[in-house]
Amino acid sequence: MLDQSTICAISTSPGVGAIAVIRLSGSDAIAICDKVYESPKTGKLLADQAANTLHFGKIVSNDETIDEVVIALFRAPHSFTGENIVEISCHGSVYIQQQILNVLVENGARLALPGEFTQRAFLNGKMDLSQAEAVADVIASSNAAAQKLALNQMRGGFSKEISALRDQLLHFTAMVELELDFGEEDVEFADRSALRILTEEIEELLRKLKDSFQLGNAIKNGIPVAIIGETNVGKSTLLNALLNEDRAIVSEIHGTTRDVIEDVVNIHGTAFRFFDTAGIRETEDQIENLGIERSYSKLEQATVVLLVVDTHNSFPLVESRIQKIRERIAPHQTLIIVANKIDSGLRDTIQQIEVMELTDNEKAVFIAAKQKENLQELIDYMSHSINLEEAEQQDVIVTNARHYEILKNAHEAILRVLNGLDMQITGDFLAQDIRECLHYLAEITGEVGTEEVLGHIFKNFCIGK
Ligand SMILES: Nc1nc2c(c(=O)[nH]1)N(C=O)[C@@H](CNc1ccc(C(=O)N[C@@H](CCC(=O)O)C(=O)O)cc1)CN2
Ligand SMILES: Nc1nc2c(ncn2[C@@H]2O[C@H](COP(=O)(O)OP(=O)(O)OP(=O)(O)O)[C@@H](O)[C@H]2O)c(=O)[nH]1
Repeated sequence: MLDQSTICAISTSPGVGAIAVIRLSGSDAIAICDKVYESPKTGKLLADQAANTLHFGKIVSNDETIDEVVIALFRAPHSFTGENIVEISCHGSVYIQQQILNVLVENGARLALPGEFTQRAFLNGKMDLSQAEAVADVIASSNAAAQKLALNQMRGGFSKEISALRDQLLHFTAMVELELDFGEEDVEFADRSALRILTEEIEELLRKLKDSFQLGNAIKNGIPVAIIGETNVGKSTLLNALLNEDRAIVSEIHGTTRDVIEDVVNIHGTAFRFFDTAGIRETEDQIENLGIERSYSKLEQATVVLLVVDTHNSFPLVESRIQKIRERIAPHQTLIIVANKIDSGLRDTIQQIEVMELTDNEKAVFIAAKQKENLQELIDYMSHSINLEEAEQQDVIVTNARHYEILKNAHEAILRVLNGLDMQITGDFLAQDIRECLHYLAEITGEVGTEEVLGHIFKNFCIGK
């Protein structure tokens, strides 16, 4: 099943640079490179050189020198992919890079698919799947917190956690199976209270990992912020003010914003992912209704919900809207009531919002979006919605949506075990749910899985990685 071909790709970013690196990986990497490489000084083949050495020479095609290069040599299994690797550092002209790639292909290499080097590293056992996935996250990391998380995961932080979990689960099955051996004699070898303690530990670990995704996702992709509110209250104006550009359409016609607009901005080093959503109101317009549906679904995904209200409106109207949204806010979400248009709003409405009773996860701020007044206070509240210090303390934080989905399944399976213990079901049924849980964990590390999953993961990598 393992593809034996030798692959090549430009591994530095596309375009002109001072130097570019072309990478070759596969059993024939060294032999293929030798066909186009000449060392004027030593005359030696790369095949006769030691591993982990650098060589100056030139790449030649039809007696024409394409470029003077430096070559790095790695020998299987001691390389990134676990295969022979040759890295050619050439001058960074796009033409030269392309020419070198061409001669390599002419001499038996084939162009690598996106992520194929990393995929090979995985298939050759250099790293597990969660580590391979983290390689992409390291490359994409754009802030210190995201970089730290991704690097930790690439180094196997998450894999260690998963393997600890698996050890616990195996211990559990061993206990249950031992009991099954004694089944006839009706002994309860695996005493139920010990089993229960173990299951609860596993459940807690899984829950901890699963719950860390909200934080992990916020760090990796920005804190998700939904901007909601009736039409014409100033949502788009607020978004534009926060983004500092005219990203969303602002108009006086109600229902201008029909779709969800997404934008990531870095405000004082914290990334926020904004969804400006269609105004929520009863409407006959079908397209607008679709947008409103989507607003509600986005609300669930948000860590911070900005409910924009128009202080031109009477307080009872504003209050009833707040009430409706409150019902949809989960305990882990922060609801910020953004009282807008304070430049010309009703004094009575403003005062009544000021004295409203708020719960722990609610805040109220008073702004004029159009005049960009008091935005800082709003930004501060949004920043405080995630706890970066908590992230620093936690060993492992799940940042990958695929892992999160799997962990949810694994957690459900373990809850079934707990339930099974309550119902005093037999050991063989308990073992079945445990095995399911084990299976899920193996999906994270890639010990089980389909080609389809692999294909999906690596196709989102860049070429040359
Ligand atoms: N030039 C170059 N720079 C690079 C990479 C690369 O492939 N080439 N990397 C690619 O992502 C990253 C570094 N990652 C690497 C990971 C493992 C090995 C490697 O050769 N591993 C061997 C030997 C380990 C050792 O000597 O300790 C091994 O695992 O057996 C190389 C690079 C970033 N910088
Ligand atoms: N006086 C005043 N007017 C504002 C303020 N913020 C927004 N507006 C005005 O309110 C109107 C509606 O603003 P939008 O930002 O389009 O409102 P929206 O909530 O996105 O509206 P929909 O797209 O219909 O949902 C515009 O005419 C804005 O100029 C403010 O702080 N003060």
